[in-house]
Amino acid sequence: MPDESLPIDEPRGSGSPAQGSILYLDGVTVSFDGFKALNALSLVIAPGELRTVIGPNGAGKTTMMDVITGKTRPDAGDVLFDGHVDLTRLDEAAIANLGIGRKFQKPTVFEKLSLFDNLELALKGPRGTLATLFFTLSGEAKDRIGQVLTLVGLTDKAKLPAGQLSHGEKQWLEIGMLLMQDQRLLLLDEPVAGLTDAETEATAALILDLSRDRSLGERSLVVVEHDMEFVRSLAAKVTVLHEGSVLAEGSIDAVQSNPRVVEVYLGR
Ligand SMILES: Nc1ncnc2c1ncn2[C@@H]1O[C@H](COP(=O)(O)OP(=O)(O)OP(=O)(O)O)[C@@H](O)[C@H]1O
Repeated sequence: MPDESLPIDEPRGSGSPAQGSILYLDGVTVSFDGFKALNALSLVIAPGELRTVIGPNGAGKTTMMDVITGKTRPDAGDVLFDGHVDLTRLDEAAIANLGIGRKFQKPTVFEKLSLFDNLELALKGPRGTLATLFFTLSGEAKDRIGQVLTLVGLTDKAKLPAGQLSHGEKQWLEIGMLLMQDQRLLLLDEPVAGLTDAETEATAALILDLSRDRSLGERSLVVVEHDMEFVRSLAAKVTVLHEGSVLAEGSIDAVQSNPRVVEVYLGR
């Protein structure tokens, strides 16, 4: 149980190990009926960093995302955003409002609405579909939608119903929906599962663009993925999870040649 006597976002002192991080997990444990899905997991993401997370089935990747986004409360450990905001005391809506966005594996776009309207809905969120569609968009909002369409490479399809997009394009639209909300940390769960090779390559290019682009503000990305070629193409630091904790961390070459990683994951 969290210690209720501590305020949620008390600035931690200059000696805090979380200082200067956008996401800080330390000793995070989650048990389901005695089974530890996360076991003293520690992970630090720097502002603006792109990080890939791999691990065999059951390693705890989804549970880690669930803890960060407030879907699951850890039994123990620290989960801090921006070096000081205690995420274990906030609900999912409050965490989303802080600027932490999550994209699940399966795209959930509104198939009958145009791409433009999907992005507008993402901007307005709680207003509700009908109210949003009859609401006059400010020039600023239109600019934002235009910027996001450009970033995700879907400008030409802005007026098409989202249902006409390929699976990959739907994934990009959904990433665009996250970008509408000034998210500072994006969590992407298996963004290339089920995509063609060409779509996978384009998704890698998009993620690299998102990581470098500062036009909508600095953002950090955590990408969970099984596809090793895709992970390699992102050329980011890789964290390998196994049995709920970090087994190895480093470049893709370093982790792929780590005997422990080969044993539990890559050698299978
Ligand atoms: N709600 C739950 N109740 C019981 N056990 C759970 C629950 N959620 C996850 N687990 C167990 O915790 C472990 C970690 O699961 P998790 O889904 O986080 O792994 P993962 O790395 O995302 O795996 P995958 O690559 O298959 O998605 C698994 O053994 C899973 O069965």
